[in-house]
This record gives sequence, structure tokens and C-alpha cells, in this order.
Amino acid sequence: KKDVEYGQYNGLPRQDQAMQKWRENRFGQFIHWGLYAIPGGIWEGKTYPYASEFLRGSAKIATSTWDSLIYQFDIPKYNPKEWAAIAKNMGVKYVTITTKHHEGFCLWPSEYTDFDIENTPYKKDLLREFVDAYTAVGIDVNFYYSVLDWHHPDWRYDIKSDEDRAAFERLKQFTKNQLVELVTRYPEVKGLWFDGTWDNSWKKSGQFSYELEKLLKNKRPGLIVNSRMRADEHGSRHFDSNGILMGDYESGYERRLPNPTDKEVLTRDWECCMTIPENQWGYHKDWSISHVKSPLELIEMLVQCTSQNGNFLLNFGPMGNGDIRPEEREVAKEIGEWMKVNSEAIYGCGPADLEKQDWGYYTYNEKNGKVYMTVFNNPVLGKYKIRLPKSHTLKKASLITKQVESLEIKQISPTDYFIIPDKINNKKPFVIILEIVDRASGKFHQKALT
Ligand SMILES: C[C@@H]1N[C@@H](c2nc3ccccc3[nH]2)[C@H](O)[C@@H]1O
Repeated sequence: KKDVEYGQYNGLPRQDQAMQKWRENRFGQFIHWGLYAIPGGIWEGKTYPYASEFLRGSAKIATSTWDSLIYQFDIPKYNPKEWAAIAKNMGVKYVTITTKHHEGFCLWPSEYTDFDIENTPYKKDLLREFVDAYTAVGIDVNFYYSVLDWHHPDWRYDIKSDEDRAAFERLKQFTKNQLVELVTRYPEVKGLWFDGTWDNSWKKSGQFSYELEKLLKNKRPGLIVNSRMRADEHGSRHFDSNGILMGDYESGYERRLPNPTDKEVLTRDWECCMTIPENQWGYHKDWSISHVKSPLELIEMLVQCTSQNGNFLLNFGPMGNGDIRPEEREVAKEIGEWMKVNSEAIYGCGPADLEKQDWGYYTYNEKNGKVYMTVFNNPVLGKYKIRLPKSHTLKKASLITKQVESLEIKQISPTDYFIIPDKINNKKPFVIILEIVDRASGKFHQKALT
């Protein structure tokens, strides 16, 4: 056991109201928007297949050339009210927007840099308009902030000299100033999503990240920060040197999900952030260069995350002119249609602590005691298998939508049941609501209290 002084800040899982709301939200929209949206992965006529927000590096563009994109950021189509309406219709309860990505361009008028929205043709405080539009429709707002800043002269990948040390101290002060500025100018913000914290320079700044978390939470009580913000004084990230999670939830699942039967993740809060194409966070003009996930693939990821106590943050990359691309509008519409009918199995739900079966995922709402089965795979057998602890019995199975005509329950052993639908005609994932009671108490299924 190592002694860790600058590790976890408070006891997890947090049970305060702000964190409970974060957990109940389950489904969020990520927005990556910056200068990278203008070239959209294409430079001097050449298409670069790498993540478009890395075009500066992949096309080996000089910083001064890249930074002059600021003069083209006039965003004539920017319409935050429409963005918020699209998000609302999709069924997200929170949004996380890049206030500053690795390129260093700030979407808000920062007093600590000229490389911001004020020095674009748009001039206005785009972030204020965004926060107001999403807040008006009841969507919680979080800010993504990249510590890594390619534009700032004091960024260092490592600290190898006194000059590095002095420079990185200035960078840390700049970072602290910008973050205090963000939580002060936009007090509605619910959480901070830190990124760009993998370099040695930050791994050597564990105490600073600990004190920064404390400072920001004192300024904004209830503020939620991701584990990616933190290193401890030994350079351990996300989890401290004794394996204790730092921040308020684990944010290591980037474009990947845990194994569906992984029970370890059930013990903590976590969030998976996901791109619609294979690997594009910022806008890329050419989506034909990789697989583009269908709404059904994305719905399955959302349900899986909920079934394992995680949140699902689905990314949108608005265009350089401020418009939302047609493919993303279509994804939002189709997911929204499914959520309109089935969101009872997502909002306020978490793991059911039942043995996973092949037909799909269980989720559970401890407020109403109901267990939800979301079916993605129809068994050749034509029956859905359920396995319960001996102490419980399956009392009722009902449908949210008539995607099968009716259901019959057949107990086939002390623990196993078949749910037998007739006329399976489902073209979409559908939800069966189970009422499971404890034989002894007659009370609805309670999560294993162990
Ligand atoms: C949430 C995601 N994290 C950023 C990122 N930067 C990386 C550098 C190296 C390897 C993976 C990365 N992901 C991506 O640009 C996006 O913002």
C-alpha cells in the first residue's frame, strides 16, 4: 500500500443530489466543435482519414497557418436553439461541449487568451448562447476542457529542465484561471470533462490537479469532474496508486465499452463516450472512409451502459458553418423515436444484478422495483430465458409496445423461466417489463444488498 496524500477527494459513489441526477440522466450528447470543423479532415485537396480534430498534426500544418482558421470561423448556420431541440428530441438529459480542444481555440471570450471566439468574425459569446439554449429545454450542461493546449507556448510534454518547469507553472496558472473563469461566467455548468492529461508534465502535477479539483468544487458546490482530470502525486491517473478512483466517475471508456458480463464496473459510476463514425470527434467531410454506426448499434450501447451502471455520451461534430450534418440529424431522430417509447428502461435505471442472457440486457429501476428486459436478439428457440435467485419468483411480464402480441410465463426449474411470446414481429429492440418478487417478503426485486 502506498501512502497517497493527493488522491481521491471524497467518498465514492457520491450520493448527493447533483450526482444522483447525473446518474439518472444516463444518456448525454457530446459536442466537438472548433476550428478543425472548418477543414473537416481535408487539407489542400487531400483527405486525411485520421480523427479530424488531429488534422493539424496529420497534415503537418504550421501552427500559424492552423491558427489563422480563426478568421474563417463566422458560423452563419450556428443555431443553438435548433441544436438543443435536436438533442431534446433524441432523448439526452445532458450535454458536454468542448469549450477548448487540444488546438487551444476557446469557444468563449476568455480574458486569458486572444485565441478565442471574440477574435473570430462571429465575435459573440457562442458558449453563453449554447448554455442558455440547452438549459431552456432542461438539458444539463457540462464543459469539456483540454489541459493539453497546442497553441499555448508554455505547454510541455514533459518537465526536463528548469525552463520546462517555469513554463509549465505558467501553463498550470493559465489552466486554473480559465477553469475558474468558466465555472464563474457559466454558473449553470454541472460538470467538467477534462481531457489531454496523459503527458508526463501532467502526471508530474498530481498535487496541482488535486488542489484544482478542490478549488473548483469550492467555487461550484456539487460540481462533477471526470477521473481523467486527475493524477496522484506518484503519477497514477484515473485511479490513484492504491487503485482508488479519483474524480467522481470513471471516464476511461473512449470509443469502447466494458465486456457485457463485466461485474466490476457495476461498483462505480462511469461513462462511455462514443463516436458515430469509427473515430471522428470533430466534423469530417467524408464519412465514407470508415464504418458509421447505425442507430440500432448506438441504442444497444446505451442500453448496455445502463445495464452496467454507466452513462452513454454520444458525440456530434457540428460543421464549420454551425450546421448539424444530415447523417447526425437522422441518428438523433431514430434514437429519439425509440427513446420516446422505451426510455422508461433507461432514465433512472441501473443494473438489475441478474444473470445476463443472450437476448439482450436487464436494467432496473429501484424506485418502482421494476426490471426491464430490452431484447436485441430473438432466440431461435422462440422463448426468452430468465434465471432468478431461488429466493425470487417471476410474477408478471408485460410489454411497453405491441411488438409481440402477448407473453406467457413458464417456470421450467426452481430458478429458470421461459417467457414465451407469440407472433414475434419486432423490427426494433423492444422492452418487456418484469415484476419479480422476493418469495419471503413478497416485495419487489431489491438489488442484491451485498
Ligand atoms: C474525447 C476524445 N479524446 C481526444 C483524444 N486525444 C487523444 C490523443 C491520443 C490518443 C487518444 C486521444 N483521444 C479526442 O480528440 C476526443 O476529444
